[in-house]
Amino acid sequence: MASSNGKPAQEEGKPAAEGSIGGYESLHRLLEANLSPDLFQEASRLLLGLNCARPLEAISLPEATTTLAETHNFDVQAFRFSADKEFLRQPRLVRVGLIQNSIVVPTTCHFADQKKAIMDKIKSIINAAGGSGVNILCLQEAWTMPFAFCTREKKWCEFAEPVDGESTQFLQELAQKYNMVIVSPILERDVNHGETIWNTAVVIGNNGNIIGIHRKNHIPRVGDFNESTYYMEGNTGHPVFETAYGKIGVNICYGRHHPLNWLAFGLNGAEIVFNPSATVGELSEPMWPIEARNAAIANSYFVGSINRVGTEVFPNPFTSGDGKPQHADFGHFYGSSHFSAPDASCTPSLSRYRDGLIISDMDLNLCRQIKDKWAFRMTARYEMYASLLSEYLKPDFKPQVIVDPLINKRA
Ligand SMILES: NC(=O)NCCC(=O)O
Repeated sequence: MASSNGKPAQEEGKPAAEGSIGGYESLHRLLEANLSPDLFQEASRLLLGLNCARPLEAISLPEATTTLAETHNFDVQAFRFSADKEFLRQPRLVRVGLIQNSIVVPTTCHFADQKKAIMDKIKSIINAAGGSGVNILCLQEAWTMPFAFCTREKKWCEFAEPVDGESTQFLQELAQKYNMVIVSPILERDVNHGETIWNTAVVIGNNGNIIGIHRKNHIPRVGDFNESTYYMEGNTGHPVFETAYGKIGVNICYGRHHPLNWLAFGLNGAEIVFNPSATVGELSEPMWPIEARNAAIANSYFVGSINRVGTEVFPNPFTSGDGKPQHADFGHFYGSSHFSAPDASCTPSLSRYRDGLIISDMDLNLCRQIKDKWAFRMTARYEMYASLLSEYLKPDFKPQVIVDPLINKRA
């Protein structure tokens, strides 16, 4: 762990935390501690971009929030995305929060104890978000449980809950208490349709009501992500939820690799799209800072990216048909939750190994301002792609390839 004087743990004779970057919590903190202020500012400009021609502003939070963060050992960071002042519209300011967390007790414990321990921990972080005036909060994918889908064991289905089940009721109370919209990604059990299991985000309104749900559209079939053993591709399309604070969508984890999935939320008018995730370093870390940021740029909306943290070890070793020897964990979930904005700026990331709460103020006017500036939507030529896609879906589709008639001339 990096100490408050910015030195990595090893220099102080302490072991570096598992998942740290040479003892630092994040790349940003590593750079901050090791570059001169001028160089750090320049590196930040290149890595994070500028918002309204200025470096992204950090904002201060109530003392109670920082005290909660210290007491419960979670990282907390807060920033502001501004927009230009307009003559005819007032700013549309919203405070948004993302929570990343590790599981609390071993996966061998009683399921009820595992769930309760996570809920207890999450409550402290939600209290910090609520006490900081967060308007919309999103939790990580399948937040009530370990990400046990690597195992293919069906006993983990017991964690699935109906949309209006225990975790929703728990969050409804907090949503009402803090006048806050909460997006709650859970393993859903659809009791009205033969106990079907889905990977679902429940959107709870600031009055504690359930506004609606979205079910994960794209299910991974990569590495240890054996999720297709548990649930099918979602059947809810690309809903955008008009909340008291703005129009939001939820693109669950692996959906972030699908540009059309991002696009569809944009076409339905999303101003903020959340990407609650569970992914590990070896598989996806180089993609993590790119895909969400690109989606924010391409679709002129804000993106909140959330990844769980820590290493979750399961009772029985498993293999995943990829030739690796049997193992009992997924690898390290690298946290690194952050926000991306339509103007290509983004926040630094939360810790790579600790729980965290990242908060960002955003003026939603930026979405339209960037549409006016770059005109990506206006120039998109959707009709061209609609006709290609409808041709592609036909069994007799032939790819449009023009072969060089001289291709074999030199052979
Ligand atoms: N949870 C999930 O869909 N993970 C897949 C791996 C990835 O997309 O990085």
